[in-house]
Amino acid sequence: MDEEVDDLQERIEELREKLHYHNRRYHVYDDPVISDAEYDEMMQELKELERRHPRFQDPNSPTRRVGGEPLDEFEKVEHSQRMLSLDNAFDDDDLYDFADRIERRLDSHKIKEEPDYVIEHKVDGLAVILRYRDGRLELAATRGDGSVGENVTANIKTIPSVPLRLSRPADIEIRGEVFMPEDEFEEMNRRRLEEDKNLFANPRNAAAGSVRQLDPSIAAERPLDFLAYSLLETSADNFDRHVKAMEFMKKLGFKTNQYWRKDSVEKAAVLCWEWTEKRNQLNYEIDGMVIKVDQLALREVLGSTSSSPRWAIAYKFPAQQKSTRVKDIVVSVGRTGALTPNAILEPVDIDGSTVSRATLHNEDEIERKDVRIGDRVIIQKAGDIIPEVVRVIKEERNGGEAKFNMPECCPSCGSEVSRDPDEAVLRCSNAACPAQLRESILHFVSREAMNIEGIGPSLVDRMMEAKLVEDYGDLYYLEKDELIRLERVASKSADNILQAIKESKNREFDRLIYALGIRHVGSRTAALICEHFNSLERIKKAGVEDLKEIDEVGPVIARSVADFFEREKNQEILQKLKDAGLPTEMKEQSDSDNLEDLRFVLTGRLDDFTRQEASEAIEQRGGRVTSSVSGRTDYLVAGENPGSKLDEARERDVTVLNEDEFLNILSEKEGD
Ligand SMILES: NC(=O)c1ccc[n+]([C@@H]2O[C@H](COP(=O)([O-])OP(=O)(O)OC[C@H]3O[C@@H](n4cnc5c(N)ncnc54)[C@H](O)[C@@H]3O)[C@@H](O)[C@H]2O)c1
Ligand SMILES: [Zn+2]
Repeated sequence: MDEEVDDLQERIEELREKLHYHNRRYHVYDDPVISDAEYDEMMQELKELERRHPRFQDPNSPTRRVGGEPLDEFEKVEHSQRMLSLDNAFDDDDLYDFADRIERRLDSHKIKEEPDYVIEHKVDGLAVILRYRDGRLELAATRGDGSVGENVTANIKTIPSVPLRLSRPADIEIRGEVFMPEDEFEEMNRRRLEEDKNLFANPRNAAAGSVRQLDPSIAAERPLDFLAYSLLETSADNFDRHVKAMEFMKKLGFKTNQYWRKDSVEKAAVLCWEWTEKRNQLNYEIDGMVIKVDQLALREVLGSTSSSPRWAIAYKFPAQQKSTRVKDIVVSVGRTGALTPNAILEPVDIDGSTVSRATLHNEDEIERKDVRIGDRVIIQKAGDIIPEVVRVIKEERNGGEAKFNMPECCPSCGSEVSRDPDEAVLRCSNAACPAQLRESILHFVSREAMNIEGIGPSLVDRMMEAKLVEDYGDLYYLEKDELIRLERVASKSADNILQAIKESKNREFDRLIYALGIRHVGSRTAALICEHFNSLERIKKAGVEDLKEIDEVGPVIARSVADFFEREKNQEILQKLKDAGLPTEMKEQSDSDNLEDLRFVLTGRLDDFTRQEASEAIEQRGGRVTSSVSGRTDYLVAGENPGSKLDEARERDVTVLNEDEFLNILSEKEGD
């Protein structure tokens, strides 16, 4: 029995951790690594487990949260009303349940009026909020974690379909979706391929990545479009229905989606079916349909949960599947030496793009699904990340299919491969393996790491072939005349590449540690390690035991970090980086660091400070401001009209400070 409880808790924790990680990849870095369908499946499982076992509920569970934390690089914007996510439906029954819940709730409020439903396309892009004063665009922000978003005004202003001035001097806030039309997306990726820049996985990531750029000239170059989908109630307008508000927005000068229907929930289900088939005909990606109650008064009565309104739901389209034949199975070698088998497919068109390769993950997966060369298989591309083989159509086998065995040597360097007993993965053991070096360079220059634009897979291949670089440390010693000797590198692009490399020297220390590509060390772990040890010297000296002192660093990560720094080859590379002037320690903190290591969350309005000022005051004293309350929060500073964070803080026994107490703590601690 106890064992069962342990298993259950372990599964819940595992799901939370995974969802948390994928949320960050998706919402914070616009760089997801799994498909939306896989994400949604894990989320459904977690919801179901939490529903059945309420004792495991946790206000910080991904099931109760919205989006991801705003990036520090942007000015933070507090939303006037929380920007929520949408609950999901995956079939007709889910839609009927949704309508039933609404009717029961209205009944319990003794409301006789029947809800009308509006059915809209769920355009797959990035939600933004626009604020107008006197008819002029004053502010544009992303959703962030629902309470606090990022100020992206300069970028949004570059989008032609966002009106800078409205047809009348209104004070309003509207929400809508920034997206990239499909044809423009493909054209842009074609150009990027020629310029040897990283390709965007799909229009959604491209749109989100373009809006969340510090340099507005980049957003200006990207073919972005905007559709408004909701008008926040303001005192000035007296609309009683969503469809009227949509018409009004159109009159003000916004582009709204021309497709929408007002109908019953039964008809909504039919429309969801129809659009599942017809979605490919559109020039923008939709990942589902949104069904909303039309009457605003009813919405008011229905209210919302901590993460989504009760009056709307998103119907998610099923993952797109096709069948094709496996022509071959080839093995690629990753940054950490992992051997990944890939199916080479007879090309098929899925959702408008050609798929000719799908991942088979690892040896065990091939075994489990029993995939053989020559097999007819179902492949799936969902949310468009890496297509994968779902299953083999065994009925179509003719006996000519060939079993595949993983190689005994590395396909890149011929070294021996080994398999860790508790891992499904085979690895090449050679630290100088060219395939690994190539992948580690690509990781080093990637957006989340050192973000060096202009260095993509084909340039890395050419540089390695010409022996200009052997590892990422060599990037900082490239000369212009070497670069222009490479095929397809003109003088101008050589300048750009060198400039991008030079700029990367200013990245934060923890990004460098992440960029090193140490196995198991993601960006979060890298930040924790840097926070704990402060400098490269100290990290290098740290042993497994020292590393394990860090919260969240277990024996496996600790071992991996220690191993990395012990290796002589890595020490040479680190020396190159150091000599080139890359950061080797955390930035200096200010002298008065009396709030050192204390974590604060702010909520409500303060009299004497703006949000920004309060955050600065805390940070100047060495404290940290995070946007949501967690088990590690030390203080919640609550001003006037505090939000749900106050309840969360009380639930978690976090000390709550009012403004006076906050002022005290700032000055008191200064005196010590
Ligand atoms: N692949 C991954 O790793 C990964 C990770 C996290 C989230 N996700 C995806 O993101 C989803 C969660 O994201 P979310 O919180 O943005 O929820 P959501 O995508 O399910 O729905 C909310 C969003 O829909 C958009 N929208 C588009 N058209 C709309 C319309 N007509 N009316 C109202 N809203 C409209 C808005 O941007 C709104 O923010 C998941 O279900 C998953 O599909 C994927
Ligand atoms: Zn190798």
